[in-house]
Amino acid sequence: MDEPADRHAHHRRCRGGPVDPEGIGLMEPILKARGLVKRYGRVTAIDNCDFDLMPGEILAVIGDNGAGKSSLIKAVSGATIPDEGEVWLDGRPVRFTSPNDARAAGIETVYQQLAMSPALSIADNMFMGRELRRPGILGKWFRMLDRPAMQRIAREKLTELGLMTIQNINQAVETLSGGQRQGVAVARAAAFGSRVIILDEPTAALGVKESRKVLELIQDVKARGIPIILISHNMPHVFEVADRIHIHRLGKRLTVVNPSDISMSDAVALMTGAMKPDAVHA
Ligand SMILES: Nc1ncnc2c1ncn2[C@@H]1O[C@H](COP(=O)(O)OP(=O)(O)OP(=O)(O)O)[C@@H](O)[C@H]1O
Repeated sequence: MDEPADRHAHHRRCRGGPVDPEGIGLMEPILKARGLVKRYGRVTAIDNCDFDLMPGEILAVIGDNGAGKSSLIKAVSGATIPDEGEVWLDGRPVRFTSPNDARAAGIETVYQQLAMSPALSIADNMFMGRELRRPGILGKWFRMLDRPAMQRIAREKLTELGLMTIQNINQAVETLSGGQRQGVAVARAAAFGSRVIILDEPTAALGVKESRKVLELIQDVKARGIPIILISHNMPHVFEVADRIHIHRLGKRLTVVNPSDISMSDAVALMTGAMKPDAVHA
């Protein structure tokens, strides 16, 4: 007899069409939201939206401009407080009131506009806001930084993710290429985001080669067991790396599809409203 999880995976492979939006089998979502609402004056940016991120998966979130993808991601990462709805992390209800709350819970977000200090080194950027202090009285009373430890850990993290084309951990971030900067940002998120990593358009500003590196990096992070939410307008990138695709439309989750069951043009048609979810495999 198959294990229930296997049976479900088999069912999913054979069934085709939109996948179970609430995830696969009996697994509990790592991050789950129900009934989220966020209004900005007369605009309803998130309109009774549900969301599920399953353990170990790369979940792409796609949608037209203004569909509310960023607003959704902000609501589950503490960057905005939803007006209504609930969020669970590992099955426990959470109410983040700031990005720091979410970070403390293991959710790291890499925004399109990278929040880095260009003049500071790679190591300093990786530890920005969470600097390590020297042990004992020097750290506690004199707030002295433990630079050797930060440099060592930064080097380890970059090596783990295959980013050691970056030669010098003390190099200023402004001297790196766009792809390398994005790499450092993802490495920073992977170093501290123990539960969930959210990437907002990580390849938008990059060339072909640099995008490739970042896509590989995303897969490396996944291989380490950390689930990823990937917001992207780049359909080939989404279809290359995503396990499931959350299609967002008019402030809510329209459907969730399996990239192997749907064409890119149908995904775009769903996203823009040119096609209804039931038409995909009708
Ligand atoms: N801080 C804000 N104040 C007012 N309106 C906002 C704010 N943030 C988002 N909105 C509005 O909410 C809606 C959803 O925006 P959001 O940025 O979440 O969409 P998106 O899907 O991420 O778009 P894009 O793909 O263009 O980045 C838009 O109509 C936007 O103008």
